[in-house]
Amino acid sequence: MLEVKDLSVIFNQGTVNEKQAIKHLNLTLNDGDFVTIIGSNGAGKSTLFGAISGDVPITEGQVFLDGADLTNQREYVRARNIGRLFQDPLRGTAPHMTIEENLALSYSRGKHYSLRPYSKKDRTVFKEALERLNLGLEDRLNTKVGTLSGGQRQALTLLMATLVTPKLLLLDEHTAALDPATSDKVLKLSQKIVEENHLTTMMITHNMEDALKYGNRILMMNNGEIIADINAEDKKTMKVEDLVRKFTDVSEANDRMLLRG
Ligand SMILES: Nc1ncnc2c1ncn2[C@@H]1O[C@H](COP(=O)(O)OP(=O)(O)OP(=O)(O)O)[C@@H](O)[C@H]1O
Repeated sequence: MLEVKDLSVIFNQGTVNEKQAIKHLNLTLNDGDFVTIIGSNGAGKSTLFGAISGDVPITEGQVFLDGADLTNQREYVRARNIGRLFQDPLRGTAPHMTIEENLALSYSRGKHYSLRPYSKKDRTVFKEALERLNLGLEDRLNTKVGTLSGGQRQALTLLMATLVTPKLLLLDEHTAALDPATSDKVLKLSQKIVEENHLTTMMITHNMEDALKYGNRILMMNNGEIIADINAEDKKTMKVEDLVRKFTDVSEANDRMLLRG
């Protein structure tokens, strides 16, 4: 279970560029929750992910994962339990290393600090995991990751983030840079992996249809705050228009702010 308590993030505090990106935010996620997060540009969505995963310093408040206080933990320590994907398929994999070497790196996460030699048994695990992606990558273990397409690479990054089951999976617009068909494929794959592993997941998206289609809960953010928390029941009957209307009702923003692609 993730608990965010009274979280504030202020960038450039005490300077003319001071910006409070997160304002006294409280959030509890139950185990297995798959939450989609929507909100206009600059609402604080990525900053929230940064504060949870440790690459953005927390100004005030606390973050707990399964009861453990992460607030002062370094990013690499939190990474043992938190998987994170970004919009840019180039992030999250080592392009000059092979598919197999990349998988071995993530497989050793939480077990050892350095790259350990991988065994025949490990290779079988990698192959089986790749087969489940259904992209034919299981026959390309020795291919350099840098030569893969954006979609193949995001699928591989997803696999790497979940090969050792994380306590929390953070997806930050992870399909926004892909063409619509590939995005759809990677999203469906994400859902499959989340469901099979019962992963607690947060997914930022600017696509309202995807926000409604995936997950069991929607968080709406604006100006550093959660302005709406929509449960599974209400979500079921909602359409894109309802979501946009709700956003304009509870924020001072207009619908165009929400719907940037
Ligand atoms: N490292 C930083 N230094 C200063 N200000 C920052 C930094 N990172 C983010 N901000 C500011 O904090 C606010 C929240 O940014 P954030 O990236 O979290 O928004 P977002 O909701 O993810 O937006 P988008 O949908 O555009 O990705 C913005 O005003 C942004 O300019």
